[in-house]
Amino acid sequence: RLELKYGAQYTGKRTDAAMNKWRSNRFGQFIHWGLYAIPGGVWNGKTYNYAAEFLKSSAHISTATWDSLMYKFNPKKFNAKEWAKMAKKMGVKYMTITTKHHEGFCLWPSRYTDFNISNTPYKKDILKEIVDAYNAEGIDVNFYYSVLDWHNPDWRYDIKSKEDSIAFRRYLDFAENQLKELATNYPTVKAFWFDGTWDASVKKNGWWTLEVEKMLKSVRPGVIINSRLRADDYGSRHKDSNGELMGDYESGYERRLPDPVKDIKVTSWDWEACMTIPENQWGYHQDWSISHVKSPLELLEMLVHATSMGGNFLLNFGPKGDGSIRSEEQNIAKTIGDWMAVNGQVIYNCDYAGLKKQDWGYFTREKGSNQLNMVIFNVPVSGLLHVDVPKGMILKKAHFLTTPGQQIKVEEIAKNQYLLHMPIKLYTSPQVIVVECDNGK
Ligand SMILES: C[C@@H]1N[C@@H](C#Cc2ccccc2)[C@H](O)[C@@H]1O
Repeated sequence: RLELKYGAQYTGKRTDAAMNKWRSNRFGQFIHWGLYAIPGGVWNGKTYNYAAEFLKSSAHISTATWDSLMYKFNPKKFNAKEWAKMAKKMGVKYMTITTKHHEGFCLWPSRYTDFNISNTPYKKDILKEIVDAYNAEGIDVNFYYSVLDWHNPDWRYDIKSKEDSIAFRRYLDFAENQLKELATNYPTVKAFWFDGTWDASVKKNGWWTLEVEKMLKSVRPGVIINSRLRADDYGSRHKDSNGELMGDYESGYERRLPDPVKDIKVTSWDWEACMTIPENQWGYHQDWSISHVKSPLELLEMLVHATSMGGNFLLNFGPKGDGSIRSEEQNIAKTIGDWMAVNGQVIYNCDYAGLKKQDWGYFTREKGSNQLNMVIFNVPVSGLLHVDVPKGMILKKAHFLTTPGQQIKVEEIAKNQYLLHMPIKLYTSPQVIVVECDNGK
C-alpha cells in the first residue's frame, strides 16, 4: 500500500443519517439549465448534433459571443413550484441542479464573478427559488458544480509553466470561494456533485480536491461529496492509488449502468448513475430527432436496475431557455410517476437483495426486511419465473404487490430452485411480486 496524503479518508459505506437518507432516496432528478438552453443546440441556423451544453465548443463560438447570452437570459415561463410539483409526482426524492456548468455562468448571485444571474434581465436569485420550491415539496436538493470553467481566464487544462501554475492557483481559490458561498448561503444543500475534473490541471492538484471536500464538510456537516471531485497524490481519480473509493459515493456511471454480473462488486459501495433521455443531451436541445429518445419504460428499467445493485439513479431534465419543460420530459415524469405511486416501496430504502440476476428482471430488498421484491420486465411465454436462491433460503409465499390476497403458486423444483407461476396474459408495465422468504438462519 502507498502512503497517501490526498487519498481516501475512510473505507466502507458511511452510515450516518445524512448518508442513509441519500441512499434511501434512490431516485433523483438531474437538471441541466444554463445559457446553453437559449440556443438549444442550434447556432446561426445550423443544428449541431453533439450535446447542447457543449455548443460553444461544437460551433467554435468565442467566449465573448457566448457570454453575451447572459443578457438574453429571462425565462418568462419559469415557475419553480411547477417544476417541483412535477418532480414530486414523478417520485424523485432528490434533485441535483447545475449551479455552474462548463460555460461558467452561475445560477446564483456569486460575489466572485459578474457572470451570474444578477446581471441577466431576470436578476433574481433563481437558484434560491428552485431550492425553496423543491424543499417545500420534501425533495432534497444537491448542487452540481463544474470545476472546468470556460469563462474564467485563470482556468487551465494543464500546468505547463510558472504562469500556468500562478493563474490556476488563482482559479482554485476562486472555485473554493464559490463552493464555500454555495454551502454557506444555501444551508439545506445535501450534496455536491462535481464535474469537469478530468483535465491534467486538476489531477495535478489532488491536494485541492481534498481541501474542498474537508471545507464543505466543515461548513455543512453531513454534506455528501461525489468521487468525481477527487484526485489523489498521483492524479488517480475516483479511486485512490490503493484502490480505495474517494468521496462518499462512486459517480463514474454516466449514461451507463454497472453490469449485474460483471460489476456485482459495486454492491459493496454507494454509487449513482446519471442518465440522459436522448442518447447524449444534458442541456436543452431543440431537435431530439437526431438520436434515440429513451421511453419511460426503458428509463424505469434503469431505475430498478440501479436499485437492484444498491445504487441511485439520477434522471436528467433540460429545461428550455424560457423556463418551460418540454412535453417529452413531462410525459416521462407522468408515466414513471404513475408507476412509482403504486410500486415505489420496491425502490425507496431498497437495496441489493443478495441473489444473482435472473432473466425476468430484478430483485430488490427493503432494508431489514425478509421480503424479496421481484420486479418483472420480461415475462416468460411459459409464465414460469425461474428463481435460483442462495443455499439455505426458502421461498414460502408470493403475491403481486397490488393484490396481496391472491397467492401466486411457488413450486420448488430442485434444491435452491423455484418456479413462480404467473398468470399468462398481456402485461403492459413492470409487474411486482412480493415473496416471503425464510433465510433458514
Ligand atoms: C454530467 C455530464 N457531464 C458532462 C460531460 C462531459 C464530457 C463529455 C465528453 C468528454 C468529456 C466530458 C455533461 O455536459 C454533463 O454535465
